[in-house]
Amino acid sequence: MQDDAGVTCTALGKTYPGGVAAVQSVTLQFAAGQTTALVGPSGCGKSTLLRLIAGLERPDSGTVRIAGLTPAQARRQGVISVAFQDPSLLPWLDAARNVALARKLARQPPDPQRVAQLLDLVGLQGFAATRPAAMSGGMRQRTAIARALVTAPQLLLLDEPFGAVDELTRRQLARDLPSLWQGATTVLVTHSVDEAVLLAHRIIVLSARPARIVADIAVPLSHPRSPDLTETPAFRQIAAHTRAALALPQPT
Ligand SMILES: Nc1ncnc2c1ncn2[C@@H]1O[C@H](COP(=O)(O)OP(=O)(O)OP(=O)(O)O)[C@@H](O)[C@H]1O
Repeated sequence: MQDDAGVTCTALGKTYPGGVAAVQSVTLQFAAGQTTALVGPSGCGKSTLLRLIAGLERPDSGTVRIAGLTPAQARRQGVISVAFQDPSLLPWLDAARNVALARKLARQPPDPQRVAQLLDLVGLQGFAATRPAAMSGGMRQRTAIARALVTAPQLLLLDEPFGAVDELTRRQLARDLPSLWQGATTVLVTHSVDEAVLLAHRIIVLSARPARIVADIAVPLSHPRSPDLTETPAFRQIAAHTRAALALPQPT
């Protein structure tokens, strides 16, 4: 496979049985190594677009290519990692084993140090031996983020990975995690405009269902980005541009 794990979606369309058109004519390229945030109104088709890229959903029309491979081929080669809203951890394995299993499935050698480092980074130090049933929703999500990163994937698909995580931890994750996924092509679905500006190189604003692209906004702020950046004029200008494209009210 090529080194460059950029993603190309061409004329992508998906209508669910029952006639719900979720994605329509989306043509979009995600540059290798960049983080792109997908934002849009609730229910507009963001998760569907991500699932099409992951190969978890079949398009009715159009194609997805990941470094020239179909999503199914890319998955078989262990190129893709996902962390979705519903973390789907194995209930009989503790946090460390859930994370470690991802390496095994990707046919990578065990790396207990990396597992421990990631659990620390997502704020789960001391919970390596805890099973999902004894975790909060936020802890389960953070385990899933560690699991997604442990294989150092070339393509990282994150669907509201911080949705159930408390505000303080969210800010800490937003500060610490990008250095870990640096180099990966990352597509992040989020409802938070500030999170999109803080984490992404580029923000794609989608329309109400069926999702179409209404704005493509570059975020030319240098990395690493500290959460304090949210107070700067440059940050506020990009956030305001994104809110305007979403037809959201501006903060007073
Ligand atoms: N498996 C499915 N079968 C039928 N309809 C579905 C299915 N999955 C999603 N939909 C519908 O497709 C539309 C888009 O859903 P999707 O989850 O992609 O939106 P979203 O933008 O991610 O939503 P949210 O922001 O609320 O998470 C919605 O109307 C949803 O009800």
